[in-house]
Amino acid sequence: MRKIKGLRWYMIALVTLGTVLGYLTRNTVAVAAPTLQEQLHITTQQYSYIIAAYSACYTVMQPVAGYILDILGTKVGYAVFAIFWAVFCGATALAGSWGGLAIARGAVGAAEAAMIPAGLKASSEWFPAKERSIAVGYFNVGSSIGAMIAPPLVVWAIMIHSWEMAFVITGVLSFGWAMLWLFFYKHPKDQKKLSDEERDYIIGGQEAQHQTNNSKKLSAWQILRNRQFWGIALPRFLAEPAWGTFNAWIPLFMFKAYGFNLKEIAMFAWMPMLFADLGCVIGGYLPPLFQRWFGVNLIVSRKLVVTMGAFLMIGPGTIGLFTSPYVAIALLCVGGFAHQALSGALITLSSDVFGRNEVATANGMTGMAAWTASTLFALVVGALADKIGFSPLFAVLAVFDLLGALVIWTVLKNKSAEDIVDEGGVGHTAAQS
Ligand SMILES: O=C[C@H](O)[C@@H](O)[C@@H](O)[C@H](O)C(=O)O
Repeated sequence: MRKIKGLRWYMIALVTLGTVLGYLTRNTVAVAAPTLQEQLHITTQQYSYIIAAYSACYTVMQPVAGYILDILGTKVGYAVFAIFWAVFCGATALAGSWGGLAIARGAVGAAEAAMIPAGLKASSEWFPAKERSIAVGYFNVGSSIGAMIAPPLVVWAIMIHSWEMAFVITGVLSFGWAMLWLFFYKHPKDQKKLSDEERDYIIGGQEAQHQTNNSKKLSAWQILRNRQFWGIALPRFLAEPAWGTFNAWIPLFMFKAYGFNLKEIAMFAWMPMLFADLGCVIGGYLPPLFQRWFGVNLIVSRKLVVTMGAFLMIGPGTIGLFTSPYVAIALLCVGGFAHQALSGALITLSSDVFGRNEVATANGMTGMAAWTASTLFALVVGALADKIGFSPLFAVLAVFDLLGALVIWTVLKNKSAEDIVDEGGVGHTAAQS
């Protein structure tokens, strides 16, 4: 059979497309919000319940989705969740009240909880350890691309037909992607179009915990009691509020702090997301560079990216020192870049530390920690922004990331989780790769 050169990059492109569609369906409701409020007579508080339903279900379902992915495998597991989110997204068109919308969006959030754990599991299957962060950067960039595609696509659907059509279209696109995934995605050991040399390069470059003959599987309880889990979960808990703040509050910040009108918001508010895209991709290439430049091992190279991102987050933390809105936008662009660079490294670490049999579960558990913090911080912003302004809140985000960097250097050891469980016994020390 004809082999396809560089097949692993086509695989990560397919994963990236899944993240694009996941964020496209996630952001559909935000773009349709003004129409939904008007046509379904929804108050802003009721709208916040719809958003909270998504966020709560997405948060609690990440470890469950990760566990199911580890049991069913990446191909079938991700397809099942994507089909569910496609169907629930399309079914949102049937909602006639804020309650119906909240139920539908909660169901979408529960299904989309598989998105990041599945992306990481696919990256750990298809890439050698030294390219893993690059793969994560590419699939994670789908989050910002999907968020950027949503406004034009959803507005177009509403204008040519109805808000219901926007949910049907994004649901059908997601279903189509799920079919592509089922048809094209296979583990490298099963992919006949993969050349032997590329298969050897991929699998030969992976740690023992990712080898297909590795039967070890850490239980959720062993993961929870493992210091390696907390060395990733705590920095993610501290970092994720920045992502939630950048995604949900920048337009309102520009309006309240600088009096930006809709046109000015449309002209500038997307820029931090573009730099977030750059942070995903460039951030993914930094660990291999740091390993080459500084001679550090795999896990230390990720820690350096997290530290770099934390110090860059001081940028938006100083917004209160300036009066110009354009300086504020520039600093938020630095923040978007910084966050996604450090977040990509934190997501990748789950796969550096945990093995093929529990990587999605562990990542889902760190994601639940991340989104718990993001949801709580959103409530803090809502309660304080009008009283103290946004600048102190941006400063807090910078402090959180610096604390996260301190945690990652003091808690996370340069070992696989199995080595920690074995008390330094059998198992592959990730730092050697
Ligand atoms: O921190 C932000 C992440 O990198 C973001 O891109 C997503 O992974 C996010 O966590 C999510 O679960 O949708």
